Amino acid sequence: MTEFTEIPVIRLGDRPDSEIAADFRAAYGTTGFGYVLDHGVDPALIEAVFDASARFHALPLEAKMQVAVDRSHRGYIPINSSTDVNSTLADVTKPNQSASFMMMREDAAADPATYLSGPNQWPDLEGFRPALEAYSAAMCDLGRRLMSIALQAAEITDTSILSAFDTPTTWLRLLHYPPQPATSAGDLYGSAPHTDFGCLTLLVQDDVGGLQVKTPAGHWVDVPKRDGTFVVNVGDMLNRMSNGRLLSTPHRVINRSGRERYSCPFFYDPHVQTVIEPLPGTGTPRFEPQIFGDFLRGELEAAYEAHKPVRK
Ligand SMILES: O=C(O)CCC(=O)C(=O)O
Ligand SMILES: [Fe+2]
Repeated sequence: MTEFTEIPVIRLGDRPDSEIAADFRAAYGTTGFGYVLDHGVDPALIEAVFDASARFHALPLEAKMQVAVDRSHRGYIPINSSTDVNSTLADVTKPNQSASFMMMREDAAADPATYLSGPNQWPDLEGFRPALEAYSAAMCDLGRRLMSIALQAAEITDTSILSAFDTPTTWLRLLHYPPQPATSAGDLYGSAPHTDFGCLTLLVQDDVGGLQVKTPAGHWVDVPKRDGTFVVNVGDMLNRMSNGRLLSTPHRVINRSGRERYSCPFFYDPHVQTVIEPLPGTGTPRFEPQIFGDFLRGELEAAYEAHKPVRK
């Protein structure tokens, strides 16, 4: 694998997809991360989501606990309630030092046959729901465009997998990281080293910093805020679909800035019933087929208190 020292920039604008796909291949075949510029998303939508996040996290704990995360993974995830125990990247024993609000796809009702389906839980906060819904809709449009570019970048010839995103699995996570003491233990993380489990992550962050990406040689490269960009990275499912051509790179967050940090990742993934496997055009398959929902269940049950299997 090729060593890297910085995160590449990919400009969208109105360039032809074939040109963007070439840049995408160069970036995601080596770093797995990129700054996406000229993406066309209204900055007012991004500002509104940060404002909504700050107002939510400032609520009293009781108000946040009224929308505590449910079994369909929607709502408030308090600090010290998730641990990346499945991580093969670090010996993780301590829970992540962050709290978050999770919005997923809005379904009218939970369908017992569809893992993680259901309506969102909304706090009683003026303007919160419309801000998140407008942002999520814009991220779905951008996610779809980037998925199509990613398939081209991986030289996938049959693009019928895009229909798995007609009813996508989406996760908008409003994260709040309190400052960690400068002297905190080396294995205490805002977010422990991990790879993202889906297809594409589109992240906006404030200017506090703390996100780092691991290079093949084991160095950690800072990913600071760059105005007007999304940090976009490839997750495990797109890594498998591309038969390893696009990389799902380990990353972590340590907030030793002394300030509170806010970030808003949006995860753009296929429907849970999608079979994930190396797609035509990518050579001899290096991965076994797997149903996305089965994979997710394993990850969520291992990491989150709210998902531990109920004992009967
Ligand atoms: O907060 C960040 O900058 C990154 C968060 C992250 O990696 C995640 O939620 O998967
Ligand atoms: Fe991540």
